[in-house]
Amino acid sequence: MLSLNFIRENPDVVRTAAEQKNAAIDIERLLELDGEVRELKSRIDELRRQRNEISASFKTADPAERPALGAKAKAFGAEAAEAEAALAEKSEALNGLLLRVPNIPWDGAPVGRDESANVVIRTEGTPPEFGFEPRDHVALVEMNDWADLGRITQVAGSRQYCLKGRLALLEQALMFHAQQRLAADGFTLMTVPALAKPQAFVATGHFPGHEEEAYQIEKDDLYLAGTGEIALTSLHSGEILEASQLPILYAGYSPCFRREAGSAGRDVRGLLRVHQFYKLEQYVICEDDPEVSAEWHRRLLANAEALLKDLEIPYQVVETSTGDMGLGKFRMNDIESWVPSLGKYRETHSCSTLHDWQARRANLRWRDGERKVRFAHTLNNTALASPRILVPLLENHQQADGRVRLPKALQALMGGEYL
Ligand SMILES: Nc1ncnc2c1ncn2[C@@H]1O[C@H](COS(=O)(=O)NC(=O)[C@@H](N)CO)[C@@H](O)[C@H]1O
Repeated sequence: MLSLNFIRENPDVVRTAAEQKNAAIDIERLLELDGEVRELKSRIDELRRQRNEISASFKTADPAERPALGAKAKAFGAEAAEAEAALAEKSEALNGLLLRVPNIPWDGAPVGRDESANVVIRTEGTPPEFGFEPRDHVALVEMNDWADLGRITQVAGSRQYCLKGRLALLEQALMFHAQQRLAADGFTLMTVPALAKPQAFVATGHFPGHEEEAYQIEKDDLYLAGTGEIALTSLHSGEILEASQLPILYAGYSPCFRREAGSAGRDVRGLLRVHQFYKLEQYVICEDDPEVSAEWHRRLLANAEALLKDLEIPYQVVETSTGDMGLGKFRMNDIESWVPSLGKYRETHSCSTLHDWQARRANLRWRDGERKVRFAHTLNNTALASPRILVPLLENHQQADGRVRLPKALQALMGGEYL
């Protein structure tokens, strides 16, 4: 959400951002509602003032005039009540539009409709040259009995899986390794719930607009979150944080649930795109200084790249386009890991700077050195998301005989050189 002041003073900037983000938004209607709301508020104040003036004069008035004064006070009161009803309706309509106003993308973002406009800015590691016909991760998993990708679907439906044996252990080792690294970097480890109230999805920007992607628990007015970002964004909602508490650094571990409603037919084989997965989420709440946010963006990206280097997975960093980054982002960099069986890089991490766009929706504020209360900035990036990360991990490190060599960083934890 952007401030009304910013929208009033920069309607063309907002209009351009909306076009660049394929976000149809009627700025004229929004500004018209804004005007009507302000007018109604001043009318209500005036009516209240006049009614209070009459009530005040009542005690000293000539008894004969009291009935007329009483009638006038009543009339002002009735008009104020009518204006208040209109104000509630207009304010709700205005807020509905404000929630759909995109953040302004940074000027280095490639302008384009979707991911085809994304630009690779850095490539690390070299895709392996196998001296044999490499297998895809499904074949590797099946030949080593490292997962159940079939039987389980009769229990849980499509896009479900069970990890088994050493691969189940590897997922835990990966998450433990990543948590150790983030804890050492000053992040507070958190396990966070996937169950969340609708308001928490509004705070991050998932709602309105992406309701279809979330599983809904209607009986309890709850939804299942697709990312730990949802719990972490609203954890401090309504508080006024002290400068001494910032930056808040969370490494949130949670199950993530996604309906993948829009992905029919894509990645249906294996572990790339499933309904339930596990993610360690890097999350930052910092002061509302673009320079500070830029530094944390760099740090979050560096942490994810360091983990990929630990896993010895070749990857590339992508500058996402205005059309691909999503409504609330100022800047987003995806990291894509090399998947040999696909012969291409696939997204495994997504690093975002949102400035105060989420903080305004989440009512996330802090008190600066001059005691001024301001909205904070938020950022998030994937540290690791499993089982998707297992796909490049297994495929890049596979041997001719179907064994998988473990990255050095995991050999001690896993008790050996091979999975
Ligand atoms: N359906 C899915 N199945 C498996 N992994 C997924 C799925 N959806 C997303 N992921 C993983 O989760 C990562 C982060 O998802 S994201 O939507 O891109 N971004 C976020 O959720 C942010 N909060 C940063 O983590 C993706 O890069 C991918 O590695």
